[in-house]
Amino acid sequence: MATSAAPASPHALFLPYPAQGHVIPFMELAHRFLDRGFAVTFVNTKFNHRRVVAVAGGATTAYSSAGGGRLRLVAVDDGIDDAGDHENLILLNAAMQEAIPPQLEALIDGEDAAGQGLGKVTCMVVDSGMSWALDVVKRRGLPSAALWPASAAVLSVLVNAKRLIRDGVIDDDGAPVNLKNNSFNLNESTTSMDATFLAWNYMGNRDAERLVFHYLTSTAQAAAAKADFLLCNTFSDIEPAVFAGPTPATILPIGPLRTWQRPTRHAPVGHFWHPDDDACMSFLDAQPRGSVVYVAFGSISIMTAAQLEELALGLEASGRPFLWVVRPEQAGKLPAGFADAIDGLGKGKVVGWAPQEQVLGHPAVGCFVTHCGWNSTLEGIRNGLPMLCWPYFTDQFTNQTYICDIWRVGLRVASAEGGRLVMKERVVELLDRIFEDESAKERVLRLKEMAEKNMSEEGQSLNNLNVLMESMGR
Ligand SMILES: O=c1ccn([C@@H]2O[C@H](COP(=O)(O)OP(=O)(O)O[C@H]3O[C@H](CO)[C@@H](O)[C@H](O)[C@H]3O)[C@@H](O)[C@H]2O)c(=O)[nH]1
Repeated sequence: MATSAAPASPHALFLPYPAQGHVIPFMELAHRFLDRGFAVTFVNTKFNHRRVVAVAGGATTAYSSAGGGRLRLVAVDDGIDDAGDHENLILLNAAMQEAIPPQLEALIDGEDAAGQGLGKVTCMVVDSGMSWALDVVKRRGLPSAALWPASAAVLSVLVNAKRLIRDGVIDDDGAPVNLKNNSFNLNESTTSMDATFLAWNYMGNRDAERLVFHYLTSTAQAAAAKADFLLCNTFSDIEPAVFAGPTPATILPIGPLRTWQRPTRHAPVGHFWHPDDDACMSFLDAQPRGSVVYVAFGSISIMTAAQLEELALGLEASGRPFLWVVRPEQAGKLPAGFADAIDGLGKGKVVGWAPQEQVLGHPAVGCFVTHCGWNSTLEGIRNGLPMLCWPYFTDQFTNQTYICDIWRVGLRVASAEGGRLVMKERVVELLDRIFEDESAKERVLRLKEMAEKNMSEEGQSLNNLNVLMESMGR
Protein backbone atom coordinates (compact mmCIF):
# COMPACT_ATOMS: atom_id res chain seq x y z
CA MET A 1 0.00 0.00 0.00
CA ALA A 2 1.37 3.41 -0.93
CA THR A 3 1.92 5.84 1.93
CA SER A 4 1.68 9.53 1.24
CA ALA A 5 4.57 11.46 2.75
CA ALA A 6 3.70 14.59 4.76
CA PRO A 7 4.25 17.66 2.58
CA ALA A 8 7.64 19.20 3.36
CA SER A 9 7.64 22.62 5.06
CA PRO A 10 8.49 25.52 2.86
CA HIS A 11 12.07 26.56 3.44
CA ALA A 12 13.19 30.16 2.89
CA LEU A 13 16.80 31.21 2.44
CA PHE A 14 17.47 34.74 3.74
CA LEU A 15 20.47 36.74 2.52
CA PRO A 16 20.90 40.16 4.18
CA TYR A 17 23.59 42.68 3.27
CA PRO A 18 26.40 42.30 5.84
CA ALA A 19 25.54 45.33 7.99
CA GLN A 20 23.71 45.50 11.32
CA GLY A 21 20.96 47.77 9.98
CA HIS A 22 20.16 45.08 7.41
CA VAL A 23 20.63 41.90 9.45
CA ILE A 24 18.22 43.07 12.19
CA PRO A 25 15.18 43.72 9.93
CA PHE A 26 15.95 40.58 7.91
CA MET A 27 15.95 38.57 11.12
CA GLU A 28 12.63 40.08 12.06
CA LEU A 29 11.16 39.18 8.69
CA ALA A 30 12.63 35.70 9.10
CA HIS A 31 10.76 35.39 12.40
CA ARG A 32 7.52 36.22 10.61
CA PHE A 33 8.23 33.33 8.24
CA LEU A 34 9.15 31.05 11.17
CA ASP A 35 5.91 31.93 12.95
CA ARG A 36 4.09 30.85 9.82
CA GLY A 37 5.82 27.42 9.84
CA PHE A 38 8.61 28.04 7.32
CA ALA A 39 12.07 26.66 7.94
CA VAL A 40 14.65 29.43 7.54
CA THR A 41 18.30 29.28 6.54
CA PHE A 42 19.76 32.65 7.46
CA VAL A 43 23.00 33.43 5.64
CA ASN A 44 25.59 35.81 7.07
CA THR A 45 29.13 36.44 5.95
CA LYS A 46 31.61 34.47 8.10
CA PHE A 47 32.77 37.71 9.70
CA ASN A 48 29.27 38.58 10.91
CA HIS A 49 28.14 34.99 11.50
CA ARG A 50 30.79 34.63 14.21
CA ARG A 51 29.50 37.76 15.95
CA VAL A 52 25.82 36.83 15.65
CA VAL A 53 26.43 33.30 16.94
CA ALA A 54 28.50 34.59 19.88
CA VAL A 55 25.71 36.99 20.93
CA ALA A 56 23.07 34.29 20.47
CA GLY A 57 24.90 32.10 22.98
CA GLY A 58 26.73 29.88 20.52
CA ALA A 59 23.74 28.19 18.89
CA THR A 60 23.48 27.92 15.11
CA THR A 61 20.09 26.26 15.12
CA ALA A 62 17.55 27.85 17.32
CA TYR A 63 14.09 29.17 17.75
CA SER A 64 10.81 27.63 18.59
CA SER A 65 7.68 29.39 17.55
CA ALA A 66 4.00 28.80 17.66
CA GLY A 67 4.23 27.90 13.98
CA GLY A 68 6.97 25.32 14.62
CA GLY A 69 9.49 26.94 12.26
CA ARG A 70 13.17 26.11 12.54
CA LEU A 71 15.99 28.58 12.10
CA ARG A 72 19.45 27.65 10.89
CA LEU A 73 22.29 30.20 10.90
CA VAL A 74 24.94 29.59 8.24
CA ALA A 75 28.06 31.40 7.07
CA VAL A 76 29.43 32.13 3.61
CA ASP A 77 32.81 33.45 2.62
CA ASP A 78 32.57 37.11 1.55
CA GLY A 79 35.60 36.85 -0.76
CA ILE A 80 37.94 38.87 1.47
CA ASP A 81 40.86 37.22 3.29
CA ASP A 82 40.32 36.57 6.98
CA ALA A 83 42.79 39.32 7.88
CA GLY A 84 41.33 41.78 5.32
CA ASP A 85 38.96 44.70 5.91
CA HIS A 86 35.45 43.21 6.00
CA GLU A 87 33.91 46.57 6.75
CA ASN A 88 35.19 48.37 3.66
CA LEU A 89 31.89 48.33 1.78
CA ILE A 90 33.39 49.23 -1.58
CA LEU A 91 35.80 46.26 -1.49
CA LEU A 92 33.15 44.04 0.01
CA ASN A 93 30.57 44.74 -2.72
CA ALA A 94 32.97 43.71 -5.46
CA ALA A 95 34.25 40.64 -3.60
CA MET A 96 30.82 39.33 -2.56
CA GLN A 97 29.37 39.32 -6.08
CA GLU A 98 32.10 36.89 -7.14
CA ALA A 99 32.36 34.79 -4.02
CA ILE A 100 28.82 34.28 -2.76
CA PRO A 101 26.69 32.95 -5.70
CA PRO A 102 28.45 29.54 -5.96
CA GLN A 103 28.12 29.11 -2.18
CA LEU A 104 24.39 29.87 -2.42
CA GLU A 105 24.06 27.26 -5.13
CA ALA A 106 25.68 24.73 -2.83
CA LEU A 107 23.31 25.71 -0.01
CA ILE A 108 20.27 25.37 -2.24
CA ASP A 109 21.31 22.16 -3.98
CA GLY A 110 23.20 20.49 -1.14
CA GLU A 111 21.89 17.95 1.31
CA ASP A 112 22.99 19.77 4.50
CA ALA A 113 19.61 21.28 5.21
CA ALA A 114 17.80 18.07 4.44
CA GLY A 115 20.20 16.31 6.81
CA GLN A 116 19.13 18.71 9.55
CA GLY A 117 15.47 18.02 8.86
CA LEU A 118 14.83 21.36 7.17
CA GLY A 119 14.13 20.07 3.67
CA LYS A 120 15.27 21.67 0.42
CA VAL A 121 15.24 25.44 0.01
CA THR A 122 11.97 26.42 -1.68
CA CYS A 123 12.20 30.25 -1.85
CA MET A 124 14.60 33.09 -1.17
CA VAL A 125 14.55 36.60 0.32
CA VAL A 126 17.61 38.64 -0.62
CA ASP A 127 18.74 42.12 0.17
CA SER A 128 17.98 44.52 -2.63
CA GLY A 129 21.65 45.51 -2.41
CA MET A 130 22.64 41.90 -3.24
CA SER A 131 20.18 41.36 -6.07
CA TRP A 132 22.93 39.65 -8.09
CA ALA A 133 22.04 36.63 -5.93
CA LEU A 134 18.60 36.46 -7.55
CA ASP A 135 20.06 34.79 -10.65
CA VAL A 136 20.77 31.72 -8.54
CA VAL A 137 17.12 31.27 -7.52
CA LYS A 138 15.75 32.28 -10.91
CA ARG A 139 17.75 29.52 -12.58
CA ARG A 140 16.01 27.04 -10.28
CA GLY A 141 12.56 28.53 -10.84
CA LEU A 142 12.07 29.30 -7.13
CA PRO A 143 9.97 32.25 -5.92
CA SER A 144 11.97 35.19 -4.62
CA ALA A 145 11.63 38.54 -2.91
CA ALA A 146 14.08 41.42 -2.52
CA LEU A 147 13.94 43.49 0.65
CA TRP A 148 15.12 47.10 0.82
CA PRO A 149 15.50 47.93 4.50
CA ALA A 150 15.36 51.73 4.17
CA SER A 151 12.70 54.17 2.95
CA ALA A 152 10.51 53.51 -0.07
CA ALA A 153 11.25 57.04 -1.28
CA VAL A 154 14.96 56.34 -1.62
CA LEU A 155 14.22 52.98 -3.23
CA SER A 156 11.93 54.57 -5.82
CA VAL A 157 14.58 57.20 -6.58
CA LEU A 158 17.16 54.43 -7.14
CA VAL A 159 14.82 52.41 -9.33
CA ASN A 160 13.98 55.53 -11.41
CA ALA A 161 17.50 56.96 -11.56
CA LYS A 162 17.72 56.52 -15.36
CA ARG A 163 14.76 58.85 -15.76
CA LEU A 164 16.46 61.45 -13.52
CA ILE A 165 19.55 61.24 -15.74
CA ARG A 166 17.43 61.56 -18.89
CA ASP A 167 15.62 64.60 -17.45
CA GLY A 168 18.93 66.23 -16.57
CA VAL A 169 18.33 66.22 -12.80
CA ILE A 170 21.51 64.25 -12.10
CA ASP A 171 24.53 63.40 -14.23
CA ASP A 172 25.60 59.88 -15.22
CA ASP A 173 27.40 59.49 -11.89
CA GLY A 174 24.49 60.70 -9.74
CA ALA A 175 25.74 64.24 -9.01
CA PRO A 176 22.87 66.76 -8.94
CA VAL A 177 23.00 69.14 -11.90
CA ASN A 178 19.59 70.73 -12.17
CA LEU A 179 17.63 71.02 -8.95
CA LYS A 180 14.87 73.61 -8.62
CA ASN A 181 14.73 75.11 -5.12
CA ASN A 182 16.99 72.27 -4.02
CA SER A 183 14.35 69.73 -5.01
CA PHE A 184 13.37 67.53 -7.97
CA ASN A 185 10.46 65.47 -9.31
CA LEU A 186 10.65 61.77 -10.10
CA ASN A 187 8.21 62.42 -12.93
CA GLU A 188 5.64 65.06 -13.93
CA SER A 189 2.93 63.63 -11.72
CA THR A 190 4.82 63.18 -8.44
CA THR A 191 5.27 65.54 -5.51
CA SER A 192 8.65 67.20 -5.49
CA MET A 193 11.38 65.65 -3.36
CA ASP A 194 14.10 67.39 -1.40
CA ALA A 195 17.71 66.98 -2.61
CA THR A 196 18.42 64.77 0.40
CA PHE A 197 16.33 62.06 -1.29
CA LEU A 198 19.32 61.63 -3.64
CA ALA A 199 20.74 59.75 -0.67
CA TRP A 200 24.05 58.57 -2.19
CA ASN A 201 25.22 62.19 -2.34
CA TYR A 202 25.84 62.39 1.40
CA MET A 203 29.13 60.53 1.80
CA GLY A 204 31.40 63.56 2.07
CA ASN A 205 33.61 62.32 -0.78
CA ARG A 206 32.69 62.46 -4.48
CA ASP A 207 34.54 59.25 -5.45
CA ALA A 208 32.71 57.26 -2.80
CA GLU A 209 29.41 58.91 -3.82
CA ARG A 210 29.91 57.86 -7.43
CA LEU A 211 30.67 54.25 -6.45
CA VAL A 212 27.72 54.09 -4.05
CA PHE A 213 25.41 55.60 -6.69
CA HIS A 214 26.34 52.95 -9.26
CA TYR A 215 26.15 50.10 -6.77
CA LEU A 216 22.80 51.12 -5.28
CA THR A 217 21.09 51.98 -8.56
CA SER A 218 22.26 48.88 -10.41
CA THR A 219 21.33 46.50 -7.57
CA ALA A 220 17.95 48.18 -6.91
CA GLN A 221 17.05 48.16 -10.60
CA ALA A 222 18.02 44.49 -10.90
CA ALA A 223 15.98 43.71 -7.76
CA ALA A 224 12.94 45.44 -9.27
CA ALA A 225 13.37 43.54 -12.54
CA LYS A 226 14.16 40.07 -11.20
CA ALA A 227 12.44 39.52 -7.86
CA ASP A 228 8.82 38.41 -7.71
CA PHE A 229 8.29 40.92 -4.88
CA LEU A 230 10.09 44.16 -4.11
CA LEU A 231 9.61 44.62 -0.36
CA CYS A 232 10.21 47.65 1.78
CA ASN A 233 10.28 47.96 5.56
CA THR A 234 7.91 50.93 5.63
CA PHE A 235 4.20 51.73 5.66
CA SER A 236 2.32 53.76 3.12
CA ASP A 237 0.96 56.48 5.47
CA ILE A 238 4.40 57.91 6.20
CA GLU A 239 5.51 57.95 2.57
CA PRO A 240 2.50 59.28 0.64
CA ALA A 241 4.68 60.76 -2.11
CA VAL A 242 5.61 57.19 -3.06
CA PHE A 243 2.42 55.27 -2.39
CA ALA A 244 -0.41 57.75 -2.96
CA GLY A 245 0.71 59.17 -6.30
CA PRO A 246 -1.18 58.59 -9.56
CA THR A 247 1.29 55.84 -10.46
CA PRO A 248 1.98 54.14 -7.14
CA ALA A 249 5.24 52.24 -7.01
CA THR A 250 5.30 48.47 -7.30
CA ILE A 251 7.02 48.42 -3.95
CA LEU A 252 5.26 46.31 -1.33
CA PRO A 253 5.33 47.98 2.12
CA ILE A 254 5.56 45.36 4.88
CA GLY A 255 6.56 47.45 7.88
CA PRO A 256 7.30 48.65 10.33
CA LEU A 257 8.90 45.33 11.24
CA ARG A 258 9.57 45.14 14.95
CA THR A 259 13.17 44.58 15.86
CA TRP A 260 13.00 43.21 19.35
CA GLN A 261 9.76 42.74 21.21
CA ARG A 262 8.87 39.10 21.28
CA PRO A 263 6.39 37.27 23.48
CA THR A 264 9.13 35.29 25.16
CA ARG A 265 12.57 36.59 25.97
CA HIS A 266 15.50 34.76 24.51
CA ALA A 267 19.01 35.74 23.51
CA PRO A 268 18.80 38.20 20.65
CA VAL A 269 19.56 36.60 17.29
CA GLY A 270 21.01 38.89 14.66
CA HIS A 271 22.82 41.43 16.86
CA PHE A 272 26.56 42.02 16.38
CA TRP A 273 27.07 43.24 19.95
CA HIS A 274 25.56 41.93 23.16
CA PRO A 275 22.87 44.31 24.47
CA ASP A 276 23.47 45.42 28.04
CA ASP A 277 19.88 44.67 29.12
CA ASP A 278 20.28 44.75 32.87
CA ALA A 279 22.21 48.03 33.00
CA CYS A 280 19.74 49.73 30.66
CA MET A 281 16.52 48.49 32.18
CA SER A 282 17.47 48.99 35.81
CA PHE A 283 18.64 52.54 35.02
CA LEU A 284 15.37 53.32 33.21
CA ASP A 285 13.23 51.76 35.95
CA ALA A 286 14.72 54.28 38.40
CA GLN A 287 13.86 57.38 36.31
CA PRO A 288 10.65 59.44 36.17
CA ARG A 289 8.22 58.89 33.31
CA GLY A 290 9.12 60.66 30.05
CA SER A 291 12.34 62.15 31.47
CA VAL A 292 15.19 60.20 29.86
CA VAL A 293 17.17 61.18 26.77
CA TYR A 294 18.14 58.04 24.84
CA VAL A 295 21.15 58.61 22.58
CA ALA A 296 22.26 56.06 19.96
CA PHE A 297 23.84 56.42 16.55
CA GLY A 298 23.32 52.94 15.10
CA SER A 299 26.03 50.52 14.06
CA ILE A 300 28.21 52.45 11.60
CA SER A 301 28.32 56.17 12.49
CA ILE A 302 31.68 57.43 13.60
CA MET A 303 32.07 60.59 15.67
CA THR A 304 35.18 62.54 16.47
CA ALA A 305 36.45 62.85 20.03
CA ALA A 306 35.55 66.57 19.89
CA GLN A 307 31.93 65.77 18.96
CA LEU A 308 31.64 63.16 21.67
CA GLU A 309 33.07 65.55 24.23
CA GLU A 310 30.59 68.35 23.40
CA LEU A 311 27.72 65.88 23.43
CA ALA A 312 28.89 64.48 26.77
CA LEU A 313 29.15 67.96 28.29
CA GLY A 314 25.80 68.97 26.80
CA LEU A 315 24.02 65.91 28.17
CA GLU A 316 25.54 66.51 31.58
CA ALA A 317 24.71 70.23 31.54
CA SER A 318 21.09 69.55 30.50
CA GLY A 319 20.45 68.09 33.94
CA ARG A 320 18.31 65.42 32.31
CA PRO A 321 18.85 61.69 32.88
CA PHE A 322 20.35 60.04 29.81
CA LEU A 323 21.14 56.61 28.47
CA TRP A 324 23.85 56.76 25.81
CA VAL A 325 25.08 53.97 23.54
CA VAL A 326 28.76 54.35 22.66
CA ARG A 327 29.89 51.29 20.74
CA PRO A 328 33.00 49.62 22.19
CA GLU A 329 35.34 50.80 19.41
CA GLN A 330 34.22 54.43 19.97
CA ALA A 331 34.38 54.41 23.77
CA GLY A 332 38.04 55.45 23.91
CA LYS A 333 37.06 58.85 22.47
CA LEU A 334 34.88 59.79 25.43
CA PRO A 335 36.36 62.27 27.92
CA ALA A 336 38.48 60.32 30.42
CA GLY A 337 36.46 59.13 33.42
CA PHE A 338 33.16 60.49 32.03
CA ALA A 339 31.20 57.21 31.99
CA ASP A 340 32.20 56.26 35.55
CA ALA A 341 31.64 59.74 36.94
CA ILE A 342 28.16 60.03 35.46
CA ASP A 343 27.28 56.52 36.55
CA GLY A 344 28.38 57.36 40.09
CA LEU A 345 25.98 60.32 40.16
CA GLY A 346 23.10 58.10 38.98
CA LYS A 347 22.10 60.69 36.36
CA GLY A 348 23.41 59.00 33.27
CA LYS A 349 24.49 55.67 31.86
CA VAL A 350 26.85 54.83 29.01
CA VAL A 351 26.54 51.33 27.52
CA GLY A 352 28.25 49.58 24.60
CA TRP A 353 25.00 48.32 23.00
CA ALA A 354 21.40 48.52 24.17
CA PRO A 355 18.25 46.49 23.57
CA GLN A 356 17.11 49.53 21.61
CA GLU A 357 13.52 48.65 20.87
CA GLN A 358 12.90 47.74 24.51
CA VAL A 359 14.59 50.92 25.65
CA LEU A 360 12.51 53.09 23.32
CA GLY A 361 9.37 51.37 24.57
CA HIS A 362 10.20 52.09 28.24
CA PRO A 363 7.90 54.76 29.75
CA ALA A 364 10.87 56.64 31.25
CA VAL A 365 12.23 57.57 27.81
CA GLY A 366 11.09 60.98 26.55
CA CYS A 367 13.32 61.75 23.57
CA PHE A 368 15.57 59.93 21.10
CA VAL A 369 18.82 61.50 19.89
CA THR A 370 19.47 59.53 16.70
CA HIS A 371 21.67 59.34 13.61
CA CYS A 372 18.42 58.71 11.64
CA GLY A 373 19.19 55.23 10.30
CA TRP A 374 15.92 53.97 8.84
CA ASN A 375 15.45 51.28 11.51
CA SER A 376 16.04 53.77 14.30
CA THR A 377 13.68 56.24 12.62
CA LEU A 378 10.91 53.65 12.48
CA GLU A 379 11.63 52.54 16.04
CA GLY A 380 11.37 56.16 17.23
CA ILE A 381 7.99 56.47 15.50
CA ARG A 382 6.71 53.14 16.65
CA ASN A 383 7.39 54.18 20.21
CA GLY A 384 5.97 57.67 19.81
CA LEU A 385 9.19 59.57 20.59
CA PRO A 386 10.21 63.00 19.32
CA MET A 387 13.73 62.93 17.88
CA LEU A 388 16.86 65.03 17.71
CA CYS A 389 18.61 64.27 14.43
CA TRP A 390 22.34 63.94 13.99
CA PRO A 391 22.84 62.13 10.65
CA TYR A 392 26.19 60.75 9.57
CA PHE A 393 25.79 59.74 5.92
CA THR A 394 23.57 58.69 2.97
CA ASP A 395 19.87 58.09 3.63
CA GLN A 396 20.21 59.38 7.20
CA PHE A 397 19.97 62.87 5.66
CA THR A 398 16.80 61.81 3.79
CA ASN A 399 15.32 60.50 7.02
CA GLN A 400 16.25 63.73 8.79
CA THR A 401 14.20 65.59 6.14
CA TYR A 402 11.28 63.26 6.80
CA ILE A 403 11.57 63.70 10.58
CA CYS A 404 12.13 67.46 10.73
CA ASP A 405 10.35 68.88 7.66
CA ILE A 406 7.74 66.40 6.46
CA TRP A 407 6.48 64.63 9.60
CA ARG A 408 7.67 67.49 11.88
CA VAL A 409 8.45 65.23 14.82
CA GLY A 410 12.04 66.27 15.45
CA LEU A 411 14.77 68.89 15.26
CA ARG A 412 18.16 69.04 13.56
CA VAL A 413 21.18 68.99 15.84
CA ALA A 414 23.60 70.36 13.25
CA SER A 415 22.58 73.87 12.27
CA ALA A 416 21.64 74.67 8.68
CA GLU A 417 24.86 76.69 8.34
CA GLY A 418 26.69 73.37 8.48
CA GLY A 419 29.63 72.37 10.58
CA ARG A 420 29.69 68.99 12.27
CA LEU A 421 30.96 70.23 15.60
CA VAL A 422 27.91 70.92 17.72
CA MET A 423 28.60 72.81 20.95
CA LYS A 424 27.29 71.72 24.33
CA GLU A 425 25.09 74.84 24.64
CA ARG A 426 23.22 73.83 21.49
CA VAL A 427 22.68 70.32 22.85
CA VAL A 428 21.11 71.79 26.01
CA GLU A 429 18.95 74.24 24.05
CA LEU A 430 17.68 71.57 21.65
CA LEU A 431 16.84 69.17 24.46
CA ASP A 432 14.82 71.91 26.18
CA ARG A 433 13.00 72.70 22.95
CA ILE A 434 12.16 69.12 22.06
CA PHE A 435 10.96 68.21 25.56
CA GLU A 436 8.65 71.25 25.55
CA ASP A 437 7.30 70.70 22.02
CA GLU A 438 3.85 69.26 22.68
CA SER A 439 2.77 69.48 19.05
CA ALA A 440 5.72 67.36 17.86
CA LYS A 441 4.77 64.84 20.54
CA GLU A 442 1.16 64.76 19.31
CA ARG A 443 2.26 64.31 15.70
CA VAL A 444 4.61 61.44 16.51
CA LEU A 445 1.87 59.73 18.53
CA ARG A 446 -0.38 59.93 15.47
CA LEU A 447 2.36 58.28 13.38
CA LYS A 448 2.70 55.63 16.08
CA GLU A 449 -1.02 54.86 15.80
CA MET A 450 -0.72 54.56 12.01
CA ALA A 451 2.26 52.22 12.43
CA GLU A 452 0.28 50.02 14.81
CA LYS A 453 -2.73 50.00 12.51
CA ASN A 454 -0.59 48.89 9.58
CA MET A 455 0.65 45.85 11.47
CA SER A 456 -2.76 44.99 12.95
CA GLU A 457 -5.16 42.38 11.58
CA GLU A 458 -6.79 44.79 9.15
CA GLY A 459 -3.58 46.67 8.39
CA GLN A 460 -2.17 47.08 4.90
CA SER A 461 1.41 46.09 5.76
CA LEU A 462 0.38 42.92 7.59
CA ASN A 463 -1.93 42.04 4.75
CA ASN A 464 0.97 42.46 2.30
CA LEU A 465 3.13 40.22 4.48
CA ASN A 466 0.46 37.55 4.46
CA VAL A 467 0.13 37.72 0.67
CA LEU A 468 3.91 37.44 0.40
CA MET A 469 4.14 34.37 2.63
CA GLU A 470 1.21 32.68 0.90
CA SER A 471 2.83 33.23 -2.49
CA MET A 472 6.10 31.85 -1.19
CA GLY A 473 4.61 28.67 0.12
CA ARG A 474 2.37 29.20 3.17
O1 LIG B 1 22.54 50.06 21.02
C1 LIG B 1 21.91 49.76 19.99
C2 LIG B 1 21.96 50.54 18.83
C3 LIG B 1 21.23 50.11 17.74
N1 LIG B 1 20.49 48.98 17.81
C4 LIG B 1 19.71 48.53 16.64
O2 LIG B 1 20.53 48.56 15.49
C5 LIG B 1 19.75 48.90 14.36
C6 LIG B 1 20.47 50.03 13.67
O3 LIG B 1 19.86 50.27 12.43
P1 LIG B 1 19.73 51.73 11.82
O4 LIG B 1 19.09 52.63 12.79
O5 LIG B 1 19.04 51.62 10.52
O6 LIG B 1 21.20 52.25 11.68
P2 LIG B 1 22.54 51.69 10.93
O7 LIG B 1 23.08 50.58 11.69
O8 LIG B 1 23.40 52.87 10.75
O9 LIG B 1 21.93 51.20 9.51
C7 LIG B 1 22.39 51.17 8.18
O10 LIG B 1 21.29 50.60 7.46
C8 LIG B 1 20.07 51.37 7.46
C9 LIG B 1 19.03 50.56 6.68
O11 LIG B 1 19.44 50.39 5.36
C10 LIG B 1 20.30 52.74 6.86
O12 LIG B 1 19.11 53.52 6.95
C11 LIG B 1 21.45 53.43 7.59
O13 LIG B 1 21.72 54.69 6.99
C12 LIG B 1 22.68 52.55 7.56
O14 LIG B 1 23.76 53.17 8.23
C13 LIG B 1 18.37 49.30 14.87
O15 LIG B 1 17.46 48.25 14.66
C14 LIG B 1 18.58 49.48 16.36
O16 LIG B 1 17.47 49.12 17.16
C15 LIG B 1 20.43 48.23 18.94
O17 LIG B 1 19.73 47.21 19.00
N2 LIG B 1 21.15 48.64 20.01
